[in-house]
Amino acid sequence: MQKKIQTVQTLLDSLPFIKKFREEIFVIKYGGSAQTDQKLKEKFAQDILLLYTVGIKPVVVHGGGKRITEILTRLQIDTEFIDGQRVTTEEVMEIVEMVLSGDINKEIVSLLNNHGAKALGISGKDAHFITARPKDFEKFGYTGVIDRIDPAVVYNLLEEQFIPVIAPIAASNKVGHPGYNINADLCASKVAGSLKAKKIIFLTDTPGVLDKEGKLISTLTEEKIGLLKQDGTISGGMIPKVDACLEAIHSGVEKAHIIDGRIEHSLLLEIFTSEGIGTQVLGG
Ligand SMILES: Nc1ncnc2c1ncn2[C@@H]1O[C@H](COP(=O)(O)OP(=O)(O)O)[C@@H](O)[C@H]1O
Ligand SMILES: CC(=O)N[C@@H](CCC(=O)OP(=O)(O)O)C(=O)O
Repeated sequence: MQKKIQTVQTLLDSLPFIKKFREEIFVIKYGGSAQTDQKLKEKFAQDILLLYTVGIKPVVVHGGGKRITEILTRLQIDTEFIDGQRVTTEEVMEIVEMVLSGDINKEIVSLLNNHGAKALGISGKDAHFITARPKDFEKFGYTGVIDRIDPAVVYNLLEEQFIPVIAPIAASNKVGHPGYNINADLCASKVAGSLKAKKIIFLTDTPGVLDKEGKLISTLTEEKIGLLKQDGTISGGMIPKVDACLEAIHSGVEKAHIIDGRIEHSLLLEIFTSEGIGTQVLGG
């Protein structure tokens, strides 16, 4: 009996959060670093399903940088990152699209659908809903900066009760162009901004943003982020992630969180507990 009462209590504890977040759009950035073992992937799918079932509208934007690098290494194609963003030659672009739009996107869609969702996978090339320009063609090749997102495509999917699963590839308006490789964090923040999402949550492979001693920083502001980037505490893949948090907040998203995707049910811990986990980035 005690156990049953506990279950009911847990449900009641989550009620204020369910009331607050019902009908709201949450963008979940599912980083390649968090897509590790099968058990964790299943937990991720359960969490997304739970959000969906209680009336939250999840939109998944996924990465896959680690798998792209693995395949490029296997093919003996050199790859390089500058400030956390990949240099994308035409040859690399071909693999990036195969891995992101082909392999990983479909894997996540199948996973969610096997758990009873109606997930639908798209990239920015579908209906040209994300278009981009080169970041700096001389330096980065086909790595892009998003110019425009047409939110109607995603709104329509949400309206039809789909869970959109977005691969971070953008279209170009030129015929025969291979398109652009977009850093998944920056793609997620643009998507969140264009949808006026309530929250954006980045699932990655660290407890959040760590300080010089390796301790978790639970709250960050723009000013503090600037200082931590300057002194090198924030480096590599964390640079686009904090930039993406700021971009999302500037475009009207209420809160951005960077959380540990290696912890089972980390999404639910963040959303349905008042303490939350990881690092939250605040505006102002
Ligand atoms: N201050 C920091 N705190 C936490 N992680 C950091 C920090 N600076 C750099 N990093 C690196 O950023 C990585 C996360 O970025 P990335 O590997 O691109 O993940 P994802 O695939 O989830 O986008 C961490 O694994 C860590 O190596
Ligand atoms: C331009 C750029 O860096 N694109 C990324 C796209 C994938 C990604 O961002 O994956 P994660 O979220 O797992 O890091 C790349 O080629 O790795």
